[in-house]
Amino acid sequence: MKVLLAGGAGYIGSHTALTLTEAGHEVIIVDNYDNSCEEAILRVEELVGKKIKHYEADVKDNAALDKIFKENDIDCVIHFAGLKAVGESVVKPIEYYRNNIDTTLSLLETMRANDVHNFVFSSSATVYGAENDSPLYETMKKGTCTNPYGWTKWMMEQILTDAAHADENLSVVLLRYFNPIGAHESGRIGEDPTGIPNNLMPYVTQTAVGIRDHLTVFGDDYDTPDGTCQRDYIHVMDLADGHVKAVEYAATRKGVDIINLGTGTPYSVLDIVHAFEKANNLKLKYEIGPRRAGDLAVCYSNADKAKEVLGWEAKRNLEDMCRDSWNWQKNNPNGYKK
Ligand SMILES: NC(=O)c1ccc[n+]([C@@H]2O[C@H](COP(=O)([O-])OP(=O)(O)OC[C@H]3O[C@@H](n4cnc5c(N)ncnc54)[C@H](O)[C@@H]3O)[C@@H](O)[C@H]2O)c1
Ligand SMILES: O=c1ccn([C@@H]2O[C@H](COP(=O)(O)OP(=O)(O)O[C@H]3O[C@H](CO)[C@H](O)[C@H](O)[C@H]3O)[C@@H](O)[C@H]2O)c(=O)[nH]1
Repeated sequence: MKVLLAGGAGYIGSHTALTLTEAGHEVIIVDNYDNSCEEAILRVEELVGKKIKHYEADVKDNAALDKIFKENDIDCVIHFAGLKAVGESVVKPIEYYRNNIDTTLSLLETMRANDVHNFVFSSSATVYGAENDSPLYETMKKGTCTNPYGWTKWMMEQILTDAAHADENLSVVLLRYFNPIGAHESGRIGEDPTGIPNNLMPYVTQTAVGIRDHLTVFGDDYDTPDGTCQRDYIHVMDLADGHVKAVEYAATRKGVDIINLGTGTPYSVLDIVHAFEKANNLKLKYEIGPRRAGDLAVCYSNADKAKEVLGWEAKRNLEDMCRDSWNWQKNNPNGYKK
């Protein structure tokens, strides 16, 4: 299949571009490099030994999208193109709503105009809100989000659901990601956050490489076995494999389906710290600090549906995630920057 990756130069998109290409699909990328760079795509090309067609354009730009659709006989779209920093979304809600909602609408409009019917969407566990207890099932009612970023995911799920109800040809797969970490085992592509990382693993690896002095563990007084928050960390290469299955699944059906992509196993912040130290044979400087506003104590998936429907389950363990995250960071201390 020919798959358009909107936001395909980013962290999850670049790994998915690699995996889809290796699975025999043809990948086309559109990205405005707002939070990424062309170098990521060039490295994917180097890893797969093939050129990947890519366009620098804003996914909100219908005319630019239409040109891409006309030049390529696209079968399926994966929509990764979004702003994703939770804290920033509280400060810049208008930018978040504008970018995330408009990219979705532009893709839907251009798909309709070009008779493209398969849509795979990067959603998030954040839509379960605080009301639902883990393990989280796709059948649970969506909850209340604690920040504009989360609401954009919530609303985009609704928009895509309504669009699929109105158009009997449309197939929409909403993938709810849990916490992606890790990198391709080559260490050539990985997560390259701008500025101070918000997420745990990039902060851990930047501390280990000496860019940050120490990691602050946000609270150790939660109602969990060691007092620190638990999450469902998933290797980005497993997540990428899940997209290959989702693209193939989308083509076999119509309507909306929701699928969690997680491992179903919760690990605490201290589990991550200790697994990282053990996997990489190093010591990580960390301190216990206060809780971070908006954090849930526990968030993990029930991952059964992905196995039943997609025939997919995560294969890589926490040691693999810690080793590959560090392999990327130590080989690229400044990310993609020279
Ligand atoms: N990483 C996570 O923890 C996580 C968890 C749940 C969901 N998601 C979602 O998955 C998707 C991919 O996440 P990621 O971690 O790879 O993020 P990322 O920032 O690395 O990738 C997103 C890509 O989209 C591009 N982009 C943003 N707006 C654009 C626009 N208007 N036009 C063209 N390109 C645009 C960025 O330049 C970037 O390359 C996002 O939608 C994110 O919200 C991520
Ligand atoms: O410097 C840090 C960074 C994080 N943490 C802790 O590590 C855990 C994971 O935090 P992340 O920020 O990496 O991930 P979150 O689970 O908070 O959020 C992520 O997963 C969510 C879905 O569950 C959303 O998709 C969100 O966009 C995405 O960033 C949390 O307990 C957090 O408090 C620290 O202790 N110190």
